[in-house]
Amino acid sequence: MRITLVDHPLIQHKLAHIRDKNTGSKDFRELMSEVSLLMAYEAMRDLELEEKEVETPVARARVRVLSGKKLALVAILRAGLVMVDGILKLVPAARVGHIGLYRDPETLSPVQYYAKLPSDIAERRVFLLDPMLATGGSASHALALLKEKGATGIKLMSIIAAPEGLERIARDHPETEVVVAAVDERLNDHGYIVPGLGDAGDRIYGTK
Ligand SMILES: O=P(O)(O)OC[C@H]1O[C@H](OP(=O)(O)OP(=O)(O)O)[C@H](O)[C@@H]1O
Ligand SMILES: O=c1cc[nH]c(=O)[nH]1
Ligand SMILES: [Mg+2]
Repeated sequence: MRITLVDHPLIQHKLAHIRDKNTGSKDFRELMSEVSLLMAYEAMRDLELEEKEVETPVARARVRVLSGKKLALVAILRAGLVMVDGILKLVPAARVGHIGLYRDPETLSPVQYYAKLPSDIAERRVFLLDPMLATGGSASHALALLKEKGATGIKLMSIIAAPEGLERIARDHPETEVVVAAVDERLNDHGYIVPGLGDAGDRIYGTK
């Protein structure tokens, strides 16, 4: 499994504020959105281009524009939603799908309560968005669902990953490329990433 660590200084700086428990929901949301945009810049480095010509005010110019497969962003609810708007600033024509999952607090297994995907998901390049990759159960479930619908070449974008989550994805979906901004130390007894940032959904929406 290919792992891309996007550890640009701007991302590390923003991540420092995101991790800080004194950062409130408004700043937390904005910073998560900005980090997602910066990560997407790297995650989309291999998008295909094709040549065409345009007229500048001075002369004809050979230019390159995006070609190939159309894109889909698929957010794992709730926390993945915070990544969508920032990335849409880069690729406004991408379609957006949603998969609703929550972790059962006892078993830590994902429970699905919703799924709505673009009907042509199999023809699109898919970026699966969830800021936290902890046990990897949620992302693995979502990847299985996307593959069942015919999606291939899926990239998983997670802001913070635990080694346990990366191992789970490597085992269940070894063909997946994972793009992360940080790999933390471990999970605690409640399945939270250490040091992590706490519960992403609760910090985004102020629901603790
Ligand atoms: O890798 P895992 O062990 O599956 O954990 C990661 C999941 O946990 C969080 O969701 P949560 O269950 O808190 O739902 P929420 O986003 O609605 O709060 C997070 O947003 C991931 O989806
Ligand atoms: O640390 C964690 C683990 C799972 N989900 C979160 O939001 N945070
Ligand atoms: Mg949560």
